[in-house]
Parts: sequence; structure tokens; C-alpha cells
Amino acid sequence: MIPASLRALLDATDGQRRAEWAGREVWLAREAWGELVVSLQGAQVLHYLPAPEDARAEGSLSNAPEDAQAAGASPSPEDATAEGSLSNAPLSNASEDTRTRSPDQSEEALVAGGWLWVTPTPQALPGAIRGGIPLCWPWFADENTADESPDRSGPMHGPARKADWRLDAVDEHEEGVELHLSPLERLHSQLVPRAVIQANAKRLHVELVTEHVGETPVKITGALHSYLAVDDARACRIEGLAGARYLDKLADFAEREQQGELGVRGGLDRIYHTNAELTLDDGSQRLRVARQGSDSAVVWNPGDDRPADTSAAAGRRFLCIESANTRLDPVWLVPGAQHLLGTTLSLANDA
Ligand SMILES: O=P(O)(O)OC[C@H]1O[C@H](O)[C@H](O)[C@@H](O)[C@@H]1O
Repeated sequence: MIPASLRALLDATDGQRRAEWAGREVWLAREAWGELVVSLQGAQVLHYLPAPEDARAEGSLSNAPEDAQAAGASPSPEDATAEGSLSNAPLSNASEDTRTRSPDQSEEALVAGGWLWVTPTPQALPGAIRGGIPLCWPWFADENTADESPDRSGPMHGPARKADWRLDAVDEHEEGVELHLSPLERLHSQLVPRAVIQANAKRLHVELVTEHVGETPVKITGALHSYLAVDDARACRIEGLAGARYLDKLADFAEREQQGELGVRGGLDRIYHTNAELTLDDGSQRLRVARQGSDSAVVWNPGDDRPADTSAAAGRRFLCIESANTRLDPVWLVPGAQHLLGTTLSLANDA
């Protein structure tokens, strides 16, 4: 679920290319296996949509947008421009439900299709884009809880998500693509991160590798802060958490145990202590969320306590399930060591 202006850029893409969206450089792919958009600010995946199986069998790129259209995307490339001029225009075939407007009516349409949600009101630079999969590094949390920031003063979720990253390589991978990215500037005196993004017709895989190039042990936390697109965050079910202990951030980090599976009915902000694979069921799709190097699964939707940049309608269309290292499972890295934090999204009914 992405803003119409980003959908328009994709519709005008045949193969792979770079373009500008919301003042950021983005890398786009629209190929026989599906679609991928990555922002070079933050090495942040913004969009992933695998092509349907029948389209792949025919090996035809033209099926991808048709399928997106069926899911509520823009009617045709002719209705879009590469410069995103649709920004304030409602789409003729987007249902009322997918349109969101802020009180000043300046919020652009959100277009259904794709497994990730991106805000229709992106912050201006140097802010971070809310949506997709932001990389929180080298700490997770805010000024009160970011134990790993030098003076416990943030910035919230670390500097990586706002930094400029370089696209080092685009390789082919299992009939899809594999991207390698690294920050343009040094973000930590002893640690060096890199990101690997793999996408094909079956799955999206993101990993954040931290290498210790310094001389003294360092403690890190972090998160792959996935904003998963859902029909309604007040009617979702997450399977795989029954019996897990969690910290309830909305109750001053009180420790609790999950009774049965989690039915999401509104705002929540929890850190589950588990490495289990989870399944998100929003009633129309079952998405499998696997995690690597993570014993913390953060589940967040703001409910009524929304960030200032998020309207009520837009806020209902995502649920974050984050592959994280938090205060429950911080990682001590010694000189020469590496840590890999990963997440893999796939359909639960796919092999
Ligand atoms: O608004 P942001 O800095 O992107 O943070 C968004 C959210 O991230 C995580 O999920 C935290 O658990 C939340 O407490 C926080 O509100």
C-alpha cells in the first residue's frame, strides 16, 4: 500500500531504474518476478509486490501492472507521470476506503497492492520516511530507553534510517534481485553496517549485517521496522506468540504473558521475547514473518495515539512486526565479530 505518486513512478518503470520520490533517490524494479522500491535514504525497502504465478508463467511484464490494478492500483501508466503529479488526485478505481485525507485535504491517495505500507505524508528531509522497512541501528528506541546510544539521548531508533546509503551492487538472485548497500558516511566509531535486500517472486528478505572493526566490545540493539500493509489494523491476528513473555511499552514496560494467539483490536506497542516465526492474518492474506538473529519481535500500531504525521485512516492500514534486538536481547559484539539481523516475508500458503 503506497502513495499514488510512488505507484505512478512504478507504472512508468520497465525493468530497473533510479528516480526521485519525496525528495529522496529511490531504486525501482518492475520485472517479470515482481516489483521492488528501495530508498537510498536509510537503505529502506518501500515496496515489494511479487508477480502472481500465472503472470510469471507467461513471462510477461505487462501482467504485473494488471494485477496491481486488480488490487486497486492506478488504472494505467497513461494516468500517471514519472514525476508523481498524481499527488493530490484521487484514483478513479481506488475504493473510498483506500483514500485517506488529512484535515487540510492535502494527503494523497494510498494505493492498495504490495505487502508494505508507506505513509501518504512523507516528512521532508532530513526526516525519515514512515513506512516500508526502516533500519533502526545501532539502537532501538528513544531517548529514555536507548541504552546503547552514547549518552542515552537518541536520536530515536539511531542515525542509520536518516543517513544516505550507497547502492554497491545489484545482482541476480534466485530469479529475482539482490541489492547490497552501505552508508555513505561512517555512522559509528567502531561498527560498520551493511544491508542486503533479496526479492523474487516468492519472498522478500532483508538483512542488516554489523561488523565490528574497532578494539573494544560494543553493545548494540536495532530493528528492521517492517510496516506491513493490512486491511484494518483493528481486525488482525498474529499467530506464533501464544505463551510468549512480553514487555508492554504502553504500561511502562510491564512484563506480561501472551494468553492464546494475539488478536489485534487497536493500538498496541509490545516487545515479545521470542524467536518464533509469526503469521499475520488480516482476513485477506496470510503473511509469514521469519526472523534471523532476533529474539525480540516488536508489534506496534499507534491506534488513537498517532504520530503527528499519520492520519487516522492511514494509521489503520499498517501493523508493524519488527525483527529486533532490544533491551531483552542486546548483542555484545567483540572486535572482529559480525551480527546479522534479518527478516523474511513470504505467503503462509507458499512452500
Ligand atoms: O515514530 P518512530 O520514531 O518511527 O517510532 C515508531 C515506533 O517504533 C517502534 O515500534 C516503537 O516500539 C514505538 O514505540 C514507536 O512509536
